[in-house]
Amino acid sequence: WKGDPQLRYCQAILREFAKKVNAEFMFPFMEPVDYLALNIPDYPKLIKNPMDLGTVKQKLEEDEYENAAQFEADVRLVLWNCFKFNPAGTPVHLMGRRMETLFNTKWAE
Ligand SMILES: Cc1ccc(Nc2c(-c3ccc(O)cc3)nc3c(C)cccn23)cc1
Repeated sequence: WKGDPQLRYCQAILREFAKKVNAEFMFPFMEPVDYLALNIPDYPKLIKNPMDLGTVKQKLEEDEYENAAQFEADVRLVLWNCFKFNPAGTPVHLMGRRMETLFNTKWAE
C-alpha cells in the first residue's frame, strides 16, 4: 500500500481515530465488539459482518487493501453495524455519529 498515496492517507486517518482527544467517543469501535463481555448475545444474530478499527488497521498493515475504496468500505461497515445495533439516541449510536462526522471530514480532505 506504500505505493498508493491514498492508502498512505488511510493510516493518517486511523492515527486520528486513535488520538486520546477522540477516545471518549471512539473506544467502542477500536476493537472487535466483545458481545459476551458486553452481555449482548444477540449481536452475532443481527450483525453478520462484524468490523472494527483494530481489524482495519491490521488489514492495512498486512496489505489486504488493494485500494482506498476497500478501506473506506470497512470503516463504513463499522458505522453501519453500530447504527443497526444501537438505536438512534442511545449513547453508542451518538458516539458512532461523532465517528462518522470525523471520518467524513478527514475523508473529504
Ligand atoms: C446492553 C448494551 C447495549 C449497547 C451496547 N453497545 C456497545 C458497543 C457496540 C459497539 C458497536 C456495535 O456495532 C455494537 C455495540 N460497544 C460498547 C462498549 C465498548 C461499551 C458499552 C456499550 N457498548 C452494549 C451493551
